[in-house]
Amino acid sequence: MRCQSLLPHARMNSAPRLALRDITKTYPGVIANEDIDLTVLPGEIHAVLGENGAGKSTLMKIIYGLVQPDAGTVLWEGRETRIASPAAARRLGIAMVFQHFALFETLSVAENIALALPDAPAPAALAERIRATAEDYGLPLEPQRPVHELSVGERQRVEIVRCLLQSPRLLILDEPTSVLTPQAVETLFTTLRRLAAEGVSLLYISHKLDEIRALCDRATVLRGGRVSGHCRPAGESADSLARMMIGAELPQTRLSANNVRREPKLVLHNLSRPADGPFGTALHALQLSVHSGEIVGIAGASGNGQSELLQALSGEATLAQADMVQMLGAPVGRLGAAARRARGLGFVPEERLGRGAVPALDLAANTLLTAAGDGLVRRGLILRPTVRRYAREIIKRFRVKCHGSHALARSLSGGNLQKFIVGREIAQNPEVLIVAQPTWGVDVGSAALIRERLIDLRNRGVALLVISEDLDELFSICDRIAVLAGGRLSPLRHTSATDSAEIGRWMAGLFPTETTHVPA
Ligand SMILES: Nc1ncnc2c1ncn2[C@@H]1O[C@H](COP(=O)(O)OP(=O)(O)OP(=O)(O)O)[C@@H](O)[C@H]1O
Repeated sequence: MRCQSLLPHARMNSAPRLALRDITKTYPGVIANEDIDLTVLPGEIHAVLGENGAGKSTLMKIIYGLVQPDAGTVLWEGRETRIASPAAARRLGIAMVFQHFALFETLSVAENIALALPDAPAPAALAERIRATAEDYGLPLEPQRPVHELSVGERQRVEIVRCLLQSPRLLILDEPTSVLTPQAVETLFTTLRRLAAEGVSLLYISHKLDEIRALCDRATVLRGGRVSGHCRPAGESADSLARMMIGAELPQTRLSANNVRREPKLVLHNLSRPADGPFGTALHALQLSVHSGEIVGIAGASGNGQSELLQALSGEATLAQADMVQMLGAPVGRLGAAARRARGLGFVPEERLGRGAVPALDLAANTLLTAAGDGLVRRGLILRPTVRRYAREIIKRFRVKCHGSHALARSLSGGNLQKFIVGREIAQNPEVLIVAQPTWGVDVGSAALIRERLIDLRNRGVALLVISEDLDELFSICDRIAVLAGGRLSPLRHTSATDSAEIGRWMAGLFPTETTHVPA
C-alpha cells in the first residue's frame, strides 16, 4: 500500500470540493465499495483507477446520486451532504459525462441540451449560449443540427457542452476517450485542462494509463472494492500504474512475425448494403480478405458503417448476393447467423448487454446462446452439468470475477462480462472470428490476456477480423489494418507500414480512394 500525502501545496488550505469518508456499498454476495476515502480538490483532475470489478462505477454512481451507499459520509465543499438523486447532484454542481451518450437522434443539439437544463432559456437565447460556450472552449457545435448527423466526437461535444452550461463544480468522466480519434482526444484534454485551471474539479475514469499519466494530477487506485493506494500519475510509468492496479506485472502483447501467405478464410467481395435505418450508414463495395493465421483490424469511429458491417458478417442481415461474404471458400452472404456459426464462425458483437448476453440469465444459460452446438445439447435436451462445466471453464480461463456460473450477466461489472463473452466465443475454436471492440472497458491486465488469446488463435491458423475504435489495440495485435469511414473501406496497410497519425486522419474520412485492397 502506498498512501502518501500528495495534496498539491497550493491547494492544501482550500476545503476539498468533495470528500468521501468510509463509503461502503454491498450487493448480495459482494462488497462493491468498502471504507472508501476519496478527496478531490478544487481545480484538480483526479483519476480513479482499478481493474474490472474494483468498484469504480459504483463509487461514481454514489457521487452522482444514482446509488445510495450503505454506510459512510459524503462531504461537499466541507459540508456533510446526502446526494439523493442525479437531480440533487446537479443542483450541487456535479455533472457526469457517461460512456454511452444519452442523446435523442431525431432532436437537434439545442433541443437535446434544453432537455437536460432545469431552467432552459428561450430557444434563441439557448442557441446563442450553446454557440458561445462551445466556441469559447474550442468545441464548435451548430445548435440547430440534428444529432443523427453528428459524428461520435461531435456527440461527445454535445454532452460536454451540456455539462458546461450547468456550470459544474465537479465533472465526472467515465472512459470518455474510448470512442475518440487521437486528434479528438487532444482537443478533449485541452478543454479539460482549461476547466481545471478555472477551478472545476474532474474525476476521470479510464483504463488508458498513458492518458492518465498525461492528464491527471493525482490518482486513487481501487482494488477489490478498497482503496489500495494513491499516486501522482505523471511520476509513474504505465507499468508501475498497472502493478498498483493488478498487483502484478503487466503481461506484454507481442505479435510474432507472420510472413506465410495462406488461404483466405474470409472474403468480402463488393459488399454493399443499405443503411440500417434512417440514421445508419450504407456500405459501398467493400473488398477485403482475411487469411488463415492473420488478424486484420478495421479502425473507425462507430456510426461509419460498423454496425451494418457487423450485421452483414454475423448473418443477422442477409445480403443481396451470396458471394458478398465468403467463408472458407463458400459464399455465405445469404445464410443466417446459426448456419454461419455451424460453419465455424465466432462472433463478438459490440453491445455486450442485450446482444452479447441476456442480462437476466445466468452465465451458464448465456453460454448456451452461442455454444449450444459445442456438445451442450443432445437430442434436443440441454446437458445442464456440461453447460455449467463449460461456463466454469470460461470463467477460469478468462479470469472472470463473478460468483460462478449461477451469477446473472447483469450483476457482472462491464469488463468482466466482456471477458466472459469473448471467452465464450474463443472456447468454441472458431475458424473465423469476428470481434467488435474486444477489450472495450476491460482493464489492462485482462486486456492483455484477451489479446494474448486472440494472438494464440491467429498462430493456430484462425482468421480474425477485429473492429475497434482503439488504435493502440489494433496496432498491438493486427497484421494489417484498414479504416471504415462513411461506409467506405480505406486502403489496407500492414501495421508496420503505417502509424496512428495516418490511421487517425483516415478515421476522419481523409484517405485515398483509388485503391481499396492490397495483397497480404
Ligand atoms: N447492481 C449490481 N448488482 C450486483 N452486483 C453488482 C451490481 N453493480 C455492481 N456489482 C458488483 O460490484 C462490484 C464492483 O462493480 P463496478 O461496476 O463498480 O466495478 P468497476 O470497477 O466499475 O468495473 P469495470 O471497470 O469492469 O466497469 C463487481 O463485483 C460487480 O459485479
